[in-house]
Amino acid sequence: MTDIQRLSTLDADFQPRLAALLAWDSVSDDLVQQTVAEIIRAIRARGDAALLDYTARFDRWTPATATELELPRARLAQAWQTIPTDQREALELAVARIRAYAEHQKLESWSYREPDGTLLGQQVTPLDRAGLYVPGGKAAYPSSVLMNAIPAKVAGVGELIMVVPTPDGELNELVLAAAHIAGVDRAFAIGGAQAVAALAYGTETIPGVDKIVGPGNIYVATAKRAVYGQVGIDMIAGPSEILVVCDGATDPDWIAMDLFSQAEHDEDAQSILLSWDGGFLERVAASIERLLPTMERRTIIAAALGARGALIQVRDLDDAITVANVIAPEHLELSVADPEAIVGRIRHAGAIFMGRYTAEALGDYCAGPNHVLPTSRTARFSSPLGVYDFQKRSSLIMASRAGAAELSRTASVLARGEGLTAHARSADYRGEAS
Ligand SMILES: NC(=O)c1ccc[n+]([C@@H]2O[C@H](COP(=O)([O-])OP(=O)(O)OC[C@H]3O[C@@H](n4cnc5c(N)ncnc54)[C@H](O)[C@@H]3O)[C@@H](O)[C@H]2O)c1
Ligand SMILES: N[C@H](CO)Cc1c[nH]c[nH+]1
Ligand SMILES: [Zn+2]
Repeated sequence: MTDIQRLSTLDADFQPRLAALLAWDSVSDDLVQQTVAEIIRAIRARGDAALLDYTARFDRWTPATATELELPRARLAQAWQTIPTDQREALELAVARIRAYAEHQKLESWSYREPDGTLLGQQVTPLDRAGLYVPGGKAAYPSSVLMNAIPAKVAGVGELIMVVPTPDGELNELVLAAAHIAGVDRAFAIGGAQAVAALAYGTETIPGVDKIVGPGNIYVATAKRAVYGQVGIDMIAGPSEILVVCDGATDPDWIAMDLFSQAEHDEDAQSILLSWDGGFLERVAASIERLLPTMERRTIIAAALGARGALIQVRDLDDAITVANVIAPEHLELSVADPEAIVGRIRHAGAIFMGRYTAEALGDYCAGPNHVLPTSRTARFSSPLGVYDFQKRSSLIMASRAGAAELSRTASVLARGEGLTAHARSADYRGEAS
């Protein structure tokens, strides 16, 4: 019997129960924060030595020296040559689709001239060096290699540094092959908070980067939050989430499997179903009971559904949309007859999967849009990983002589209003000269 919570928006205690279900604190407790803070301190203080210690402790792998943490490019190329043909072709197809989508996201520089000749604009430049976190504790994620690296390549990032944990020292060939095809420059077999700290502060072996992107478990997500400021980060892309809104007419087995698909990532993952059809919720519950024992990762799925999963009865479609916007999920499946009629009312979701045939899993691998997405309700203010995350913008201002005369008058008045006379006089000099 799966222990999945049942909620109803008609219940008096619905709001506090929903809030408890969604709380970030329920997964990132004080102990996680303390552990991560300690790891970051140790990496800053002891560099490679601490990195080797944590790799031994958390990944059960003890390389003799830190140099062995690097996966040489020749090793990545060798993996590409040796993986089975169907895997190579699948990677190639996924790369092509992810790249085609990413090309649409590229920000271009722009400028315009005012009538007096003053030029204003915005210059777009790629990052010098990006750190790509590829998860690898409970599953291997070649798809995350592509999702991290391809937009960075499209943006023109100078150097791509990938990290990926290697539990028990066992390399995953598909991950290495994906790194090769995606054009990763340097790869290191490290993971967790220690890899994030190493990328943020640099060690004797790991180069410090300008920004760290990519998904990971709660230790990785908490570490990224902690190093923000020293480096940029893309977003909080923590344990996976799926919210399905269903009108009751999709095969309940399909919906149960969609809920499993994210629950199987991690015990901390979150799978929630909303429907106004109470009978359908029961049919999905029955599908869960019947299908769960057939799943290879049933222990993880059961733990995730028990701790953070829910079947929620709502009044109607409007109620479902209201609740979905509160949940602000990483993935939202609209498994309804006419998703296009309602998608415009969805205000917060990392990615929206529309219609009964659009399994969220298609987006995880090869539809084209990025699968690195904001979790823990951060879709209220964050967006999917994209080319724009690897680009910066600098403003351009070039005053003509006539333009300087005009602007300096305004600047001088405002500067004196602020009591900043050096500003005012600096502007005045230009105004007087023109
Ligand atoms: N939001 C997204 O876009 C997205 C995309 C893909 C995957 N994910 C999520 O990424 C996560 C991948 O997790 P994973 O665990 O498989 O790999 P991971 O690489 O994120 O984490 C593994 C590392 O966690 C650290 N760790 C594990 N237990 C620890 C402990 N007790 N103390 C300190 N550190 C510890 C270890 O260093 C280990 O190397 C899942 O939660 C999955 O749902 C999210
Ligand atoms: N669902 C994950 C994002 O939350 C991405 C992924 C990779 N592989 C399978 N799934
Ligand atoms: Zn997934």
